[in-house]
This record gives sequence, C-alpha cells and structure tokens, in this order.
Amino acid sequence: MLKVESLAKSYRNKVIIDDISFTINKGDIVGLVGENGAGKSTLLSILATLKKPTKGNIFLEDKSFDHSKKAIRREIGYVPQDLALWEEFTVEENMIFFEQLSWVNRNKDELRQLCVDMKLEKWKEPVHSLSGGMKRKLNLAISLIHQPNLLLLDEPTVGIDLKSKTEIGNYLHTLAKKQQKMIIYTSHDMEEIRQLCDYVIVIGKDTFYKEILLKSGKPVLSF
Ligand SMILES: Nc1ncnc2c1ncn2[C@@H]1O[C@H](COP(=O)(O)OP(=O)(O)OP(=O)(O)O)[C@@H](O)[C@H]1O
Repeated sequence: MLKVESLAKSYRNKVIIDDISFTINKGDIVGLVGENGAGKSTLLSILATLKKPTKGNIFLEDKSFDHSKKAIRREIGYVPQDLALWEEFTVEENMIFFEQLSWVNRNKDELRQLCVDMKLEKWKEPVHSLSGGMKRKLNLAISLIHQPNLLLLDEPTVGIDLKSKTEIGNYLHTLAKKQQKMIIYTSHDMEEIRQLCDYVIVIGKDTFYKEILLKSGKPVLSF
C-alpha cells in the first residue's frame, strides 16, 4: 500500500501541490491527470523520492519516505517523460546494461521475456532504429528489471499509435491485476485513462478533466 498524507510542494513561494492525500492498494492502476503545469510530474518525482515535499508524509507499506529512502527506492520503478536509452546500443545491450546497474540479477532469458511480454520483439536491433512506441516500451521494460512493486509512469504512451498504446495498456493491466503491482499513470488521453485506471486523481485548478471523467462514471479524487 502507498499512503500519501497532506502532501504539499512549493517552489520558492509558489504553491504547486497543496494538501493532497490518497491511498493506493496492491493491484490498483491510478490515473493522475490535470492541465499542463498542474504538478503531475512534480508529484511523481516526489513519489519517486527524487524531490522532497514541502509538507506531508508518504509511506510505502510500513516504510516512511523520511526514514527509509534507500529501501523504498528498490521498490519503485519510475519512467519519466524523457526517454533514457543508449541509442547506439541494441535492445539486448540496453537491457543488459541496465540490469548491471540494478539491485537484482536477471538472466538474459528473463530480460528478453520482459521485452516479449510487452510485444517488443526487436532484441538485436539498435535503439535508434526503433519507432517511438517501441522506445517507450523499452523504457518501461527497463523500469521493470528490478521487479518494483510501485510503478510511476509519466506519460508512457505520449506520441505513440493506438496499437502500441493498447499493447502497453494490456501489459500494465496484467502487471497490476496478476502481479499485484501498484501503478500511477499520467496521460492527457482521457479515453485511455478511462479504460485503464481503477480511479483517477485530478490535480490543478481547471475542472475540465474532472468533469469529463465524472461524466464517464469513473471514480475521481480531486485536489
Ligand atoms: N525546479 C523547479 N523550480 C521552479 N518551478 C518548477 C520546478 N519544476 C517545476 N516547476 C513548476 O511547477 C509547475 C508544475 O510543473 P509539472 O512539470 O509538475 O507540471 P505537469 O502537470 O507535469 O505539466 P505537464 O502536463 O506540462 O507535463 C510548473 O509551473 C513548473 O513551471
């Protein structure tokens, strides 16, 4: 379980996030939506332990973000908006490189299976020759190497076609429902959010997204 209590973040005196509280259980896929600049990436990077909140508490199971940062990092897979891949290396070489940096040992078959599960079958191809959707899949596969329990995905399907979006969505659904991962997922595509997420956290002043989601019957928490 991930528990966020009264979280706030300001840059200098500008309040970006104000008093957010929510709980995510194992197996939940939670959408995080809001207008540009609402603070979605800021919230994800706080949950990824990369930024400190101005106020509030966060717990992953019984571990506090204030006291157990190292242990918590092992449990988290974070995929930022920007791709972080070695373009000249093949898919295989990228997977092996990131496995070497991770806390767990995964053999080549296991690494390859992670890619196959995501329908990324270009194992021997250099990354620069892959489509945008395939690169996004590879970024996601890399974030799963250390078998995290909490996945934080910042617009993982931005700019990719419907087929790849659907494949990524199906895979995330399997990760949550069969492997009991917790997933927080940002997107500006409300249809995708509606189909994939169990509930949605809406942040920011604009009520546009909240209204669309409520109309579709999706449970919404808004801040
Ligand atoms: N290091 C920083 N210093 C000052 N302001 C920042 C910093 N990082 C982000 N901000 C500001 O915080 C606000 C929220 O940014 P953030 O990137 O979290 O929004 P977002 O909801 O993810 O937006 P988008 O949908 O465009 O990705 C923006 O106004 C941004 O300019």
